[in-house]
Amino acid sequence: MIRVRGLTKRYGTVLAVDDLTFDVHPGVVTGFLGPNGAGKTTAMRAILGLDRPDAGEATVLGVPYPRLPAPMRATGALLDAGAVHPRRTARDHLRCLARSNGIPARRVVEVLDQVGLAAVAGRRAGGFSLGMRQRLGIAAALLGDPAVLILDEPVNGLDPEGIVWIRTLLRGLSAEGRTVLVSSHLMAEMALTADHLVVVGRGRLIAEGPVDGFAAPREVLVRTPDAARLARALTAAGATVRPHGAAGPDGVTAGRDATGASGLPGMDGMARPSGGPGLDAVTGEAGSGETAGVSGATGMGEMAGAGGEGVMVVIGVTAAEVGRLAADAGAVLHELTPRRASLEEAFMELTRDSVEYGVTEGPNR
Ligand SMILES: Nc1ncnc2c1ncn2[C@@H]1O[C@H](COP(=O)(O)OP(=O)(O)OP(=O)(O)O)[C@@H](O)[C@H]1O
Repeated sequence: MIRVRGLTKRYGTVLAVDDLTFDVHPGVVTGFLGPNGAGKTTAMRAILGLDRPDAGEATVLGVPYPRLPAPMRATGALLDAGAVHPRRTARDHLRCLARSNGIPARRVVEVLDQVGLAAVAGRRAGGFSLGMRQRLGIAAALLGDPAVLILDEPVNGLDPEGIVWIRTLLRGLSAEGRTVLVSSHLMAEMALTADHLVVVGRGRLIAEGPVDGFAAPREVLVRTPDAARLARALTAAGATVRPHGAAGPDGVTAGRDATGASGLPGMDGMARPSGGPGLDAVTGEAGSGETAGVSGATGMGEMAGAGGEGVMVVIGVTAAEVGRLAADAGAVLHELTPRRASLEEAFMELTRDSVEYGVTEGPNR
């Protein structure tokens, strides 16, 4: 178990980690997610006692890391896969680590096997590819057979096969009851690897919860020549309706506008990019400039494309309910497609105002 409470770390004028609080539990893979510069590495370094926080604290297995009696056997970490003597072989690198940490030599053979480096164990690490160095770093983390694993961007440099391998490895380690904290800036990857997510931006906690909670609620794409009539029926039934393509990636831009964007707090904030009160606000009569005029049944004329066919996105009812309401209203349907906004879109929306370096959207920004 890792406990982080009010962790704060400043580098000069940069507040790298800002009052961060979260727990990492055994038996689940916790993804530590955030754009570049969000403070993930800094937080991990502070957890591992490599950086002294300006405020707050972190404990591993109940004590600050430096007070662990046998740190490498309690906690395995991968922070910088490049931190290997280039002239040393993979085997020698691990042997040295094992010796200085009181770990039996047989573990070297075991972990080399486990990470798929047994065949190149006698080669110098300096000649390793980035992917091989990552594997060697993971081998070092596993050496002490630790109860807690802290891995900073372990998929960096791995090819698709390597990514699947690490996913399987981490899931296996958590299934053995270990505590696994793994950082990434790739939501799609974390969605497949992690059970739980801690999302940070500009050093602050943006959202936290089970991966499933980040999935956008369902939307239904509807193509109909009777857009206005159907939109009226759907709105009367409590659904939110907007023209397809009116606000960027469906359900994502909408959440931002409705919530005022940055620093969405916790799960409540996460749920918004995909519907609920956020979208209602956007598609309401006083919606944002981007989406004004598309509320409910009003403005549905704008949805009509060539041949009078309109394409709309409906939130808050199932595809089956849309079909039934359409039948009741006498509206013809040309398409009825249930769908979800991607997790990647949800993540980009959550962290949109937290990216350190991004493309500006206009000359005045
Ligand atoms: N040693 C340091 N000196 C000065 N600033 C630093 C130092 N380490 C990190 N920072 C700054 O602190 C902020 C957080 O950096 P950090 O590396 O922790 O983020 P990250 O989420 O791990 O990013 P990435 O995904 O790019 O590795 C950044 O603005 C970074 O430039």
